[in-house]
Amino acid sequence: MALNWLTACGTLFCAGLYLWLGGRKSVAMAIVVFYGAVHLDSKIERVKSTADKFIENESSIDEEKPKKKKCCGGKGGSGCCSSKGNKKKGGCSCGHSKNADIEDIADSLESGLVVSTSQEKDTSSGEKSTSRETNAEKRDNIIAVDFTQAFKRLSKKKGKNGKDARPRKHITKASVLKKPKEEDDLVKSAMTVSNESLLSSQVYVFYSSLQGGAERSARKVLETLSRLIELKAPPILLNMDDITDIDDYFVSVPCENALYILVVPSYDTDCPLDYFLQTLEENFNDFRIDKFPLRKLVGYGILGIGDSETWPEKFCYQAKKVDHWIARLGGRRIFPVGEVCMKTEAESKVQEWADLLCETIKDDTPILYEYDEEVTSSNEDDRPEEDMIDLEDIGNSDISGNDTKQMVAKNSPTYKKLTKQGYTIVGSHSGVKICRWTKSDLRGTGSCYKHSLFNIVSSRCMELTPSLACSSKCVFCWRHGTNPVSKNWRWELDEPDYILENALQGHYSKIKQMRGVPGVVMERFAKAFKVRHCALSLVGEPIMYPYITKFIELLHEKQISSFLVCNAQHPDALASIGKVTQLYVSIDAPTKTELKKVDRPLFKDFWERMLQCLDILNSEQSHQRTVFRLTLVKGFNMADVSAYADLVQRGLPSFIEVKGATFSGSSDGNGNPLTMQNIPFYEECTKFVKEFAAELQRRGLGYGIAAEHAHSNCILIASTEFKINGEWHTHIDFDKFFELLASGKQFYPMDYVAKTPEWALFGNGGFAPGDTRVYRKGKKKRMMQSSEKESNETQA
Ligand SMILES: Cc1cc2nc3c(=O)[nH]c(=O)nc-3n(C[C@H](O)[C@H](O)[C@H](O)COP(=O)(O)O)c2cc1C
Ligand code: SF4
Repeated sequence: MALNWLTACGTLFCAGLYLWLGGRKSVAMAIVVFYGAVHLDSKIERVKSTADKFIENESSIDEEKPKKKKCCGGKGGSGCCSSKGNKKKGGCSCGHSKNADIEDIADSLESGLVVSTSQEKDTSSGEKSTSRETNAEKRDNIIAVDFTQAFKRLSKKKGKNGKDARPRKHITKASVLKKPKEEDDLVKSAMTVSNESLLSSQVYVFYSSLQGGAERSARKVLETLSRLIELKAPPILLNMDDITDIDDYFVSVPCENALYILVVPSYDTDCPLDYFLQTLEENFNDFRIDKFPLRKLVGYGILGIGDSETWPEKFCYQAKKVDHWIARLGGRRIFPVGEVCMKTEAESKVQEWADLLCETIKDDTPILYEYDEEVTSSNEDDRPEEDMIDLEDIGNSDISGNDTKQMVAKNSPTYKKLTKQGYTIVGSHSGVKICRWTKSDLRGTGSCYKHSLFNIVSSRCMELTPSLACSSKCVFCWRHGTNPVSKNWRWELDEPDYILENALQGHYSKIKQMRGVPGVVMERFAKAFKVRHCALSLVGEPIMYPYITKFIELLHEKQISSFLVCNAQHPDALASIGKVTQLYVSIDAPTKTELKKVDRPLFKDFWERMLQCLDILNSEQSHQRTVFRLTLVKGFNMADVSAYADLVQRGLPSFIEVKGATFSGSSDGNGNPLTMQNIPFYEECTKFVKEFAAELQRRGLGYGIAAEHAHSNCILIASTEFKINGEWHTHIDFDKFFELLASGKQFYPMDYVAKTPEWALFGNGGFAPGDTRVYRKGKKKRMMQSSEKESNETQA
């Protein structure tokens, strides 16, 4: 370029000199014109080629970057684009940032991502945004990339010519949000529908404990969580074994922000957790229940405690099972399952787990959830078979296996507790115990209420159950939460003859121990070694034992009468039961709400089951001598005689045995809510019975008050069928019963009745003559307030 100018100047200078020295004008002009023509031509060529190049650049902007304005190199200055006032910390507004790579950002812009300009940035700081700039301007003004803009729907704004103002490749919202399959599954499998953060959740710390280890650990977790001041609400401690209806927490959840922490021990023997696990599994397989009810939780965490030294193979296996089912029910695990060996490291490990749990709750970082495909599957048919084993559980088939346990194994805490309470455990699910009335009758100091009401001789009565497990958790039960609960039989089975032989042996060995007790009547002691009656009640639900009919037949073969008490929760078993000397159904409350409160039944359809049982008494089992047993609990079930009358009208039992509940000790730790205030006085019981009988008579139902055992707060209402020639016949002629049974013919309750003795009639107290009353010294005030009959308490 410089050479050209030099040549031009030189030529003009030569031409001028020639003219000045007198040369010819025409020659000088020709030289100048020739030079000009040649020089301009080459200039036009160059301009043309430059223009072509520029057009090429525009069409392939991805390959070659356009020229940028002169830049300050990030320092700013008058010659820089930053002089427009678009200054930014860390780099000039032309985009020459020390941190950002402008070339890459420009690429992003071209590929469709929206970038924020300094002016858009200003919007966020409160200034008004200017109208959209062209891409070229944007490129020049880029200061930072806001990738969140990439997920926004792009403007439909049109340019002046009606075309899109910014024709470019769009990343649409749909295509951005449609994640790859695996990612999508992760989101789905998180499942929870709760929007609450972990810190704003209501934490529930659940535990189940037989020996106190899990309870102590749960309290430690609770204390640690309570110290977490950021937690919105104080955590709540709940004993799972006390929860009346597990579904209240594991099908429904108590609030929208519930977070569950479960402290779970493991037992290779039967324990309350078995029922909990069974319920979770049943709920998962119950098509009537929401498939994933626990997705309503914010999340859950499980701390397993166990003993890795003694049970290395089964260490914390039940905690893992609980985790397995809660996850399957839609719960999301927010923290790994803890496994603590109580023998070696209990305190510190529990504390460590609790501390780490608190850290997790404090942390807002999203949690990655990984579950099995099965869990997220929305297809009903995809529910895993009950015996299917999780991939993660391979090598630990116990997790979802259907291992049959013993109901009360010899090494179980339940066994220890029951034997401490005086039970002889027979086999693995039956129990026998000498009741206090048997002992009392041996000493001639009084018999039980069944003596005055029905002629049972207490010293010849064996109290037995073939099932220590029950399907209810009645508030007045004296089991103190010791016994297993279940809706159906799920244990190893003992043969009926084995149970009977060993039960008799156990009973007799206890009787034998009485031989040195002062006051034992020799004659009664001798007879006691030939049991005549068997009360199939004690604790548990005898009708759950699958061979109950066979067992009763064996009793009868030995001339032992049978008194079977069932809880009105197993209609099928009740319908199929064979001949019984006397068949009881417990009616613990007259309405559905009260029954739930009193019996705390495991079955959801407990009320329908009870009604079905009443119908069975009035149909298939109407050939039996039937009894409704009412246990009165003040404040629970004494208010509505009319509702009781409805039930009597439905079942039409032979007798209604009304008994005030007895106080079965402290409610501490066993979920029994009864106090002495709930135990009715004798007067309260008689008042109730009189009103009840009046209501039945008002309805035209033939019932009257027949007998009593005042000491036990027990009064008998009988069908007037049993009032023969004006005299009550509530007692049983046992010899006649066995005679009829041996005949093989059908027979009915009226066929083996005996006259009720005078002393047993209502109003006469029911204390058998020949027995000696023993008065207890220092009776409690409330006892003294009761009737004179009540005060004649015998010493057991
Ligand atoms: C009869 C019995 C069986 C047990 N079985 C297991 C077991 O299978 N796996 C395990 O990890 N721990 C087992 N243990 C240990 C208990 O889980 C541990 O003692 C725990 O602290 C019990 O909790 P608790 O005290 O709250 O009842 C067993 C303990 C007993 C007494
Ligand atoms: S009926 Fe019950 S209370 Fe009466 S003696 Fe037999 S076991 Fe004891």
